[in-house]
Amino acid sequence: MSDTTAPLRQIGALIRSTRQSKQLTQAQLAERVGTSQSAINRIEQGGQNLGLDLLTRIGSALESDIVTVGDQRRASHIRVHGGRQLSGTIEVRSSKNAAVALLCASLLNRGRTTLHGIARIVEVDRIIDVLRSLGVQVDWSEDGADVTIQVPERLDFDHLDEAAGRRTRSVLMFLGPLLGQHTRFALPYAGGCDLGTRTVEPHLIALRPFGLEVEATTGWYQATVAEDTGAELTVVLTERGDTVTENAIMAAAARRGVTTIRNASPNYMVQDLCFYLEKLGVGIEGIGTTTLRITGSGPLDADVDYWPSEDPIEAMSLLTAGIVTQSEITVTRVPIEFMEIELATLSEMGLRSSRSTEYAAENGRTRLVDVTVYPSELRAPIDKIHPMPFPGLNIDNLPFFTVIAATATGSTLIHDWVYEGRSIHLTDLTRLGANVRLRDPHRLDVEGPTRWSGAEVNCPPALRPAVAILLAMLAAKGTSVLRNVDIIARGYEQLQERLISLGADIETFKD
Ligand SMILES: CC(=O)N[C@H]1[C@@H](OP(=O)(O)OP(=O)(O)OC[C@H]2O[C@@H](n3ccc(=O)[nH]c3=O)[C@H](O)[C@@H]2O)O[C@H](CO)[C@@H](O)[C@@H]1O
Ligand SMILES: C=C(OP(=O)(O)O)C(=O)O
Repeated sequence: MSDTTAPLRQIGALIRSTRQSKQLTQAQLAERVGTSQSAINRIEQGGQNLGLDLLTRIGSALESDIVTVGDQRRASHIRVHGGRQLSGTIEVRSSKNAAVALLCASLLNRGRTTLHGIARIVEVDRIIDVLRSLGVQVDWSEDGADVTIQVPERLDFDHLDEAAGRRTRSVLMFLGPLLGQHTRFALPYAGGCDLGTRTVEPHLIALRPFGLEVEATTGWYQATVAEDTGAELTVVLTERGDTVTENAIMAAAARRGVTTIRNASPNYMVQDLCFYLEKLGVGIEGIGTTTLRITGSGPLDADVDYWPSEDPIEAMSLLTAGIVTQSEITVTRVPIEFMEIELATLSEMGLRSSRSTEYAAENGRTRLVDVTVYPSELRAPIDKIHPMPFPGLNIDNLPFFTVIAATATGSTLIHDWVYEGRSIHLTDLTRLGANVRLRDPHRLDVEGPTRWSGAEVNCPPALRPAVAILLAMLAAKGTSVLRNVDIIARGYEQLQERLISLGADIETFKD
């Protein structure tokens, strides 16, 4: 009989010798890959099965062709054999949007910040790359779940990682924490998903009362900051945006004195940021409301541990996987405060579901439940589905409602008044058999039910529509291919692998 473990041992030996030639310890490689030292040890011994995803991560961590599978410059694709029911239980991970806000907020702290249970996603890596390039020490724990941040006396703006900064919109959230500490600095124009124009103006309006002036020249925001008088401030936001609220909160936390922020977003990531700042000693009244009163006491210096809470958008994505495949699955650790309207809307559409009693998230503040969905006959809602700033149906959950509406009987109007260019990506669902028509850039008419059928689709350059299409493929009979799926890793940790654990038949491949 042939020894099936021999190739694993050979690959393990190759990884070990390449790692040693790069003078990396197992723990250092584990940190780069986002796994534990013991896992690297097992891999090097040939004692662990290696998926394409893990091998590719090891290859790029070692910058080595030896363990590169295919050409790294080639994009990844997903093949889905759909039309099968899922089953089992799946846990929601912590949120991308809190992670990026907290990483930016850690710039406020002279002490040590440890963020526990942070999602290993590309968006987090990009912000960490920018932080490290500024001289911030950022270390992952051995198991890849926690990250510790220590900010130096002075940040090194000369070596700012421009490429990483340009790939994420969240770099804008450096403005708030930096303006209390620096009188002059430059940040690259923010990037991100292709969702149409997203203005930075509300951020500049919100931060002007704190003394910030920004000139946008040749791809950079050149910031100058006037001295803070310490007087009581009231800031009125022109939009109830999440990151603009976070920027204003961080600017307020960095100053001495009281700041009132009106028209603040009370959304989940904003609450996580406030809970972290409270641990740093910032006084915040009104968390969860649209008026915040923040009492800063000057430089913040404390060693703190914080656990960001679970991601309501991931919760909605996972529930959608169960709903569109007519499955019974349980999604655990759902942050219920941020999913109540979604679940009420689904219930009106005929979804059968049950939930556990509430329990507290690790941050001690956010309320969680386990939600089980059962196969249901869905009908279109009577009214249109439209998002609102929290408390309302979450803007990022709209793409999932589009897929669900396509499985329901009847006509649904989906109104995305928020983004100029997100709805258009959902018309790709027609390739899988859905009847989805764009009335105008903001409104989609969806006519269900859909007899989903497999097809090949190019992944849209937008995170949530990409995942919505992947979930529709789970429902589509036959084989589907989603091409160029790298964007999914921007916001979801090992989504494909986790869907496989529910029984989905998915494989990742390169050309
Ligand atoms: C890192 C992070 O946390 N990202 C979230 C954050 O992005 P972020 O806070 O960056 O969202 P934006 O500021 O870009 O707002 C999104 C869009 O909504 C419009 N707008 C927003 C609020 C408002 O009261 N009126 C209004 O018109 C904006 O002009 C923009 O076109 O909030 C978005 C809206 O919830 C979410 O999709 C993003 O996932
Ligand atoms: C739009 C999103 O995020 P970002 O603000 O990071 O682009 C999203 O998470 O869907």
